[in-house]
Amino acid sequence: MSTENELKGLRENIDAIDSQLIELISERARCAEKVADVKSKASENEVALFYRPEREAQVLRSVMERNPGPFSNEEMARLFREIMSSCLALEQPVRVAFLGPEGTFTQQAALKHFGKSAVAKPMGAIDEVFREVAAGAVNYGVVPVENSTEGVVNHTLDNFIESSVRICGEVELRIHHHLLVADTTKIKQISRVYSHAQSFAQCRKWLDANYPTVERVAVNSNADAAKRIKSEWHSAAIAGDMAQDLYDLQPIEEKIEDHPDNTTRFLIIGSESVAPSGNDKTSIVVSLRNKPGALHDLLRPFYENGIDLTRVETRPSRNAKWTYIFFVDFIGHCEDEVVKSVLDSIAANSGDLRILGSYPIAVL
Ligand SMILES: O=C(O)C(=O)C[C@]1(C(=O)O)C=C[C@@H](O)C=C1
Repeated sequence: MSTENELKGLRENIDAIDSQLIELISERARCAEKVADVKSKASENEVALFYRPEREAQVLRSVMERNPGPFSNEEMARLFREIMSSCLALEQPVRVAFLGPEGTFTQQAALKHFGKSAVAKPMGAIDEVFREVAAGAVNYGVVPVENSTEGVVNHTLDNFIESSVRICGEVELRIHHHLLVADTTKIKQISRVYSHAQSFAQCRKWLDANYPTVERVAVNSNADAAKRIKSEWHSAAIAGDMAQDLYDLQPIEEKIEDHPDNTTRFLIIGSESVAPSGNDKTSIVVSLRNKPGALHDLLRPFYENGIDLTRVETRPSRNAKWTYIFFVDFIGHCEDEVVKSVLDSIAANSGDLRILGSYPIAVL
């Protein structure tokens, strides 16, 4: 068979499969519309909850389990992520505030978690994302909480101390930094590099080895860095793919982060609690009475009940000098019997305990 004929036959196959896909995707969308009707009727006078993080996590997990290839599990789940995002938009478009400006890694995390049909709103600071969610101006917020190279984002933890918003989900993003220039940059005369302080820290060794003498100027975000170099012929920026595309920049060198597995974890914050998905994490915040063995007493029930701790962070309490607040993440949902009994025993021993939320462990 000639190449021409072989291609023609294969393309006819693709056209026929696409027709079936269109029909099936439309049928799925009609089903989501019916789900929305059921939710609206059931909620009566309360606000109906259209976005269901636990169900989305279950759908994505089961897509990955059933995936026969040749797509990777992640690729297949990304496709379904977008289908669900479109279905949710039919029910009710979800509004999401993120730590902006446009082009930040937090925006990338919001897109990864909610898909492209979410309406995303950039905010100037982490506090503003919390305020926007608390005021009900958006349904959800996305904030960074920890980086595998640089550690915790204190600003985010401190906001939880004062705000009553809840954690509804988490998303992890591999962070790749590039050294970027504009069309007008004179590459041999670069004397200044702009970036966010965290990104400088994540690329420190590479910069020391390759650009030891250039001035490093820390700005509010990588996207801000990318924007600035458009008007400075002697400056470069360290930023990611989104900022590169948004400001039409070119990389001199890609993936310059010192640790190739450089990853940031982001939290999804909202106002509602999330039902169990079958593979969940819980975050709590506890203030401890200042007495010997207090931290040991806090952690012992987890050990005794075989519950995995995934993170313990300390922040100084603003109420009293030399007293501390502990942020603890662990595997399990607050509706699990074993988790309930651990939380009861912590509450009996500690000054103050607040459950920040139980939510599905990041699928993608
Ligand atoms: O199952 C639901 O509750 C739906 O609304 C359907 C659906 C989906 O497309 O699968 C859409 C949005 C929700 O966040 C979860 C799942």
